[in-house]
Amino acid sequence: MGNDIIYVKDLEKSYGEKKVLHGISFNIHKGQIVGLLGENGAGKTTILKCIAGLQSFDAGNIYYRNRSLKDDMSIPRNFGILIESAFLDYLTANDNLKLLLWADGEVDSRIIWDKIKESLDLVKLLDVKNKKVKHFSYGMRQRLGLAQALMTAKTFLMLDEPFLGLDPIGKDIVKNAIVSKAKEHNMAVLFSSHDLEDVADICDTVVMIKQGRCTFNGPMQRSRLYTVQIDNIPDGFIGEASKMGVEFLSDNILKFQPSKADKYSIDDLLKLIYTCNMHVVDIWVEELSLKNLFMERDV
Ligand SMILES: Nc1ncnc2c1ncn2[C@@H]1O[C@H](COP(=O)(O)OP(=O)(O)OP(=O)(O)O)[C@@H](O)[C@H]1O
Repeated sequence: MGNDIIYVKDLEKSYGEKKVLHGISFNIHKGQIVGLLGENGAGKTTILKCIAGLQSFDAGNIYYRNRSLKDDMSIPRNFGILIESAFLDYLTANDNLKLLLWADGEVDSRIIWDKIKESLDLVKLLDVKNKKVKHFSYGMRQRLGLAQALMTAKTFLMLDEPFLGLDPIGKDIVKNAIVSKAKEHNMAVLFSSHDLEDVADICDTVVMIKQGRCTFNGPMQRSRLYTVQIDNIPDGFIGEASKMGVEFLSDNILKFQPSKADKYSIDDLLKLIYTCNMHVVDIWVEELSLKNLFMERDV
């Protein structure tokens, strides 16, 4: 808990009779980008709404810098939040953001302009700051929603499906803005998505949710699968190789996936093969897609 900005602990939530969160736990520290990944209906928005204080929860707790949200419901005012953003269509982008800062208690026009400029610049909307929002495209509205969240975020930024409906250029703009805020301003970031590749692109850690349960919580990494053909298998090899997580496909073909083998690498396996006086006849390397990696993890 020490460096955590957000710590979600054993969160449970039901809507009526229907339980949708079954003990969700994860944490986010300064400068870390966490991607909350899951299919439609997995429970992502519910988690974000609980953290934002927009939804009550039944059990567990949420801490912001070791302070319980239950003890101080004003805590989410420190967060930059993008969940179903709303704008006043007949006002310009600039005026919408200005209103938000006024509502937040900011009165210094210099500070107001600096904040608006910085966030509109990050989402590449500075040129259209004086355009009325009713003339914005869907993608521009999404980016304006992100600008709102960026502007009010003090230490924590939380975004629900920030890439939804964006074209590749729009996605890149949003991704760059998120990474810049996290890495240059040391901000903790949590965003939800059902798209693995979008999550993989920018996050340090993935929390995967399936039917309200966490099925994976760990660093974002890609993985390789090695298939090794050897000439013979002497006594003693099978036991040692099995300890390393090697699977035997036939008498002389082995399968090894380092990401599943905890502390062993392909070098360790090759060393074992050579110390047992065996020879590698052939070796095939397959880059596992992220989809393979996550879909094999089940509840
Ligand atoms: N206000 C509500 N009342 C009743 N059930 C709800 C409510 N909000 C969400 N649910 C249900 O809770 C479950 C989780 O929904 P949630 O919106 O959190 O999932 P999600 O992962 O964000 O999905 P999506 O990607 O479709 O937005 C779903 O079965 C949904 O139908």
